[in-house]
Amino acid sequence: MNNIGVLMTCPMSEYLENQLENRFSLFKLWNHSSPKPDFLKTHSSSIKAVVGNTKIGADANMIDSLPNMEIVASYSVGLDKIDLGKCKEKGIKVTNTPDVLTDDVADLGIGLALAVLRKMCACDRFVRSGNWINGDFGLASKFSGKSVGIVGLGRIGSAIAKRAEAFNCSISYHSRSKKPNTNYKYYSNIVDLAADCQILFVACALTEETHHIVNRKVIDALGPKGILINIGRGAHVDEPELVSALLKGRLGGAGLDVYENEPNVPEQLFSLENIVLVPHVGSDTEETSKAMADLVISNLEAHFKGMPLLTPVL
Ligand SMILES: O=CC(=O)O
Repeated sequence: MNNIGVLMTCPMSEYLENQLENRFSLFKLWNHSSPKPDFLKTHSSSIKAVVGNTKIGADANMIDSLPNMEIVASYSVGLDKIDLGKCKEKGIKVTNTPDVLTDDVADLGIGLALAVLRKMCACDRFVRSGNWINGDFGLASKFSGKSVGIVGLGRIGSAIAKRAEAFNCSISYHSRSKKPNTNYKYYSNIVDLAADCQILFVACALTEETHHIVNRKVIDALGPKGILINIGRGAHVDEPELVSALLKGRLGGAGLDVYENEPNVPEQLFSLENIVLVPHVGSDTEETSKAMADLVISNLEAHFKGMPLLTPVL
């Protein structure tokens, strides 16, 4: 397969780069100083596959400039950076990396809820600053037993629910339709779900339908004691509304892994003690990163050997 051109859109995993280099003719988009369109034009005939991620996937322009592209193998579960309509129209296959990252993302979601409620980062700053000498930290809030609402009861949402159940939390959810195999309480309306839970987790896919699904109404329904945890995509939440609600105390707190304009995070959030911010690291563990890379490789190899894809999207 050494003569098959594979384009990696940006740095994502050194291991994946090495594995791709060993098997294919690898082009690294970020290593080319010529403007992107020129680079794509020059190499368009040899590139048959694109490996993208949550930062740069395959948009309409890229797809149009690579007429021999057969497959987009995304090093991510999210597909929002891939023009799926265009891929479908052109018969381009698409794969992603579901399942292997579910545990990590769900773990981080629960970790963020614990960190916000138990004020773990504020506690850490308190100890490091030497302030303990002057008196005790004060009280935090309990996680066990709280009511949890989940937006999107797919693989990751279900894994969050399973973990929260172990903390004796009551679970309810909102999704496009009621799931047949669960006893969790279903809300067809996200505002009602937010009004009836104490911690709202966002765990759905980003689509046109779910863009800004957490808007001012949802934030206000969650209220001054409510906690928002977002391990989905920044654009699920109307960020200016979130910032304003946190600054004015209309929302109790938030744990965020994702932002609307990554890597830019609204600086007004930096001084708030009731939030925990992490830099889109949901699946970023050694173990999962390798599993995701292996899945990307296996999908590419399956495609070029004419075998069934392991995790097909299209
Ligand atoms: O955000 C992470 C992913 O989509 O894999």
